[in-house]
Amino acid sequence: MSAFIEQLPKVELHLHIEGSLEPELVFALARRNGITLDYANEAALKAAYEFDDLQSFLNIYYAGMSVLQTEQDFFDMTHAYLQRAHSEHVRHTEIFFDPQAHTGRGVPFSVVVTGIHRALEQARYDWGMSSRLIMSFLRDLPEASAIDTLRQAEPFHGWLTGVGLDSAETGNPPDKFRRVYAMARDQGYRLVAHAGEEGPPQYIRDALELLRVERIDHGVAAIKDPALMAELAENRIPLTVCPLSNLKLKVVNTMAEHPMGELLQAGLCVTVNSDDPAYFGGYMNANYRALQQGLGMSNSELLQLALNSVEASWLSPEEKALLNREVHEHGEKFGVYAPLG
Ligand code: HPA
Ligand SMILES: [Zn+2]
Repeated sequence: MSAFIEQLPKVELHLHIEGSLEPELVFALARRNGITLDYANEAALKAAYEFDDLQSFLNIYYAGMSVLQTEQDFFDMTHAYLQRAHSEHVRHTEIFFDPQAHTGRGVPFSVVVTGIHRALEQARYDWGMSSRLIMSFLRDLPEASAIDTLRQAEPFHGWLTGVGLDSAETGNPPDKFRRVYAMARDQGYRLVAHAGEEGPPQYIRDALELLRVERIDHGVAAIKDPALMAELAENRIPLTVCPLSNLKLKVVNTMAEHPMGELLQAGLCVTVNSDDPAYFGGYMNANYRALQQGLGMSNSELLQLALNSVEASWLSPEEKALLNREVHEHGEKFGVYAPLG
């Protein structure tokens, strides 16, 4: 166990709250809501967490979240994640939720967002943990559904900082969502999108140019395109990379082949995140540990990754300065200094 990693002050920027739903909570909520699952028990459900690719994960991910029915369910799920994150020294978190995965089952947008928001407020009050909420559109659904979702979000705009794009990437390019991103931008939302997870580097370019996003979720396909890498480095466009997710969904075959080290060396603003921790075998500490053990990253590099997350976050400049100092002080305590200073 690395005390350096455990105590490192962390920022998480790529976390699907529905992907934090642990099997135990899936079954507890199923019992509470009188829902019968296709799996006999927690162990049987967990045993199904063997994925070949993104789609094989998404099938189980959408099945798991079907137990979420009431505002209390969304509160309990979010609270459980925040408690875990807090225990791992996560100081700030920017959370995705998938409204269409719930409204499509007849759960109102207001129920979803109110439960999540209430848990975020409680974490701020109890632990001083800050957060932002990002509504993510499902890219395998038509753009019209995303536009309808943006409309449903209007009364809750004050609780929502940004919009994102997730679900099945291949065959659902950024171009499909040009109009809804332009509308969200006009309404004052900040913009991110998943790109270059399973999709090609061109999807990263398109997310930047056609959707005008400020951050790329995943983005590891950039490693295949040196010109794009240079552009991302030059402009310090953040990538919210998820090492254990990439391993579990076979984006990489082994952690030793993960491009995180090369991307960092090339000067990109890469960050560490857990994506769907209940499904991919670990929260933030486990992801940092995977980079240390599987890729041989040094504490100095891990410190730089933590500083990158502060830089890439949507905290105010004052909040960033405070958190930056905290990360640097943590490094000094261990005699560790960031390569970029
Ligand atoms: O990693 C992901 N990729 C795409 N869609 C998702 N929805 C939850 N997690 C993911
Ligand atoms: Zn994701």
